[in-house]
Amino acid sequence: MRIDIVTIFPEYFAALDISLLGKARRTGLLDVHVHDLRDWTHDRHRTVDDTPYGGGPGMVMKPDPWGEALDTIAPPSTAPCAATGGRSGAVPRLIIPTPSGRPFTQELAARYAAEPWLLFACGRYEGIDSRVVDEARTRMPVDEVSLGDFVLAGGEVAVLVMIEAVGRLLPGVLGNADSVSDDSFAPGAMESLLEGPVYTKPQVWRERPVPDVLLSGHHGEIARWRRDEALRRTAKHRPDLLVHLARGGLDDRDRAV
Ligand SMILES: COc1ccc2nc(C(=O)O)sc2c1
Repeated sequence: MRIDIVTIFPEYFAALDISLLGKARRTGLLDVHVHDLRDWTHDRHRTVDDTPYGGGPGMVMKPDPWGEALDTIAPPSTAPCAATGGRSGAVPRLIIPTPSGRPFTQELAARYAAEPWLLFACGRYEGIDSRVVDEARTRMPVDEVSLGDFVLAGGEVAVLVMIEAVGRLLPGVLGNADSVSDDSFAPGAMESLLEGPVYTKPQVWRERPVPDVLLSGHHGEIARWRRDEALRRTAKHRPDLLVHLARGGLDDRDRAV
């Protein structure tokens, strides 16, 4: 998978050189290119923002640098070039983090993990001039996405979160592929369920023992206990998810929890 990121703070993405994602880059599973938006400015101050039309607080990111950046990274022509890694006709999916976007979910992460090329645009200030999104939609798929009901200072942290959520789903990135299937919200048995508690050695820690069932070796009982604990935690922290389960994910034994 190729990932391009456009930002005025490239240094945020040094984090992509470490841990699992850093290894994925070194082994070629991930091809990440970080671009400084100011490289597409032409004034002495490398200006990327200006006052909002209609008034209001703060500044808005100018369309020109963004337009030139997207044109360079994903040229409107279909001719293969270095910027597209020689891909003729390929276009990326443009993903723009914004508080006004659609929710980013595990399902969306899985869909993005199936894409060959993602292009992330990191907004700052009050956001990017809306005409940039409108123009980009004429030649590539564009998603405006939010991490949740809160507001960050810009899109960089949101992009780091999304790249980690997507990158760990790529085959070969996680050492144990089963870790993905046991995720909270993972499709299948865990869909709409939060993960339950986990334990490791020592067997007793500060007078707190590991639950006996986990030491029993009875895999069926262990699976049942884990599902019960996941249901219990979901009911406590995310009762809203149980509605989905009630539509078909629960069986009679679940209702007894
Ligand atoms: C100006 O760019 C921003 C500002 C806040 C913000 N908050 C996000 C979130 O997902 O919470 S994405 C995002 C982008």
